[in-house]
Amino acid sequence: MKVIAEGAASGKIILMGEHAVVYGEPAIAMPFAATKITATMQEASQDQLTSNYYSGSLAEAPANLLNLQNLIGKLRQDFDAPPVDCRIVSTIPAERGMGSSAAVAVAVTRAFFAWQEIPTDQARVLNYVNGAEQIAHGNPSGIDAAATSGQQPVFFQKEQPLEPFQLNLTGALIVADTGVKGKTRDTVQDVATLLRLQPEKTRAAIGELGQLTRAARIAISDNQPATLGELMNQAQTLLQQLSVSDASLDHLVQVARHNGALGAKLTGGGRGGCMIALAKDRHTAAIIANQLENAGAKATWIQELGVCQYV
Ligand SMILES: C[C@@](O)(CCO)CC(=O)[O-]
Repeated sequence: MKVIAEGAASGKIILMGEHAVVYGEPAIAMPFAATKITATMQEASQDQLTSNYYSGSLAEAPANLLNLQNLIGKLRQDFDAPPVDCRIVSTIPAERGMGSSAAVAVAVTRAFFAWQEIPTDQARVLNYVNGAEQIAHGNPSGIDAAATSGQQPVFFQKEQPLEPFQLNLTGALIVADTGVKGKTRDTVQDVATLLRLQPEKTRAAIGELGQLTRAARIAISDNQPATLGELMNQAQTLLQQLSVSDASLDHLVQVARHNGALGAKLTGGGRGGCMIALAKDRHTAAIIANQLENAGAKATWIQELGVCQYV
């Protein structure tokens, strides 16, 4: 066992397919290197957690940290490890659809395995992270865990082998934070309710989102950014129908489109959180990001496609 060890993870962006992915449709996601979380782990007399939001005994942590309480408890139990002092530093905004709950679980699991000197791979990490995600989100598809524990973009379908692929597309993504907290657990639940109340219409929208994601995969491999942008716009209309967009997202989506984006949509759980826009190049992305900030975005990030660097 090492004295102290570190584990890290990136945030994530869902390019296409959020919500539909919960119902077996495909989605495209990628680790988002501009945001990062680091966890360190060492032995302590009792389980301790230090993070942006809470410092103290893990046993007394607030309910929104139940996922971590459970994860650390399970790791310790499975590997017969002593109590831990776990410290987390994050630049991933929480509750913004950027996968912060999955990324923290990935970083903590990696730190634990490094501390215990246990060889590991993505499948082993995912085994623990998916459990923590179930506590955080209720009925997750597993896409956040897959994207934040991987090294490259992934074409994800529930209960199917992960399909990593290259995003060799000319262009740049802008991510903009509405500043409004998005509760993925609530939006996922609300789509389930909509499916119960309006089954035909909702099932059709979910199926169409799946078709758009399949078309997006082709647009990416054919390096057709304008087509991808149009598919993103169509996805946003369907996500609005599913009631997971809101005024803050719709506003930023419009601003991005009016300032030259090829397409724009919400990303992640929605109803607050972040939007993404596709620009033809980094220069245009910088102009759009500037306009988004003028229009009220709390933060913006730019990620060039095809040259992604991951944790
Ligand atoms: C909204 C959702 O599709 C993505 C959340 O990042 C939920 C999930 O897939 O678990």
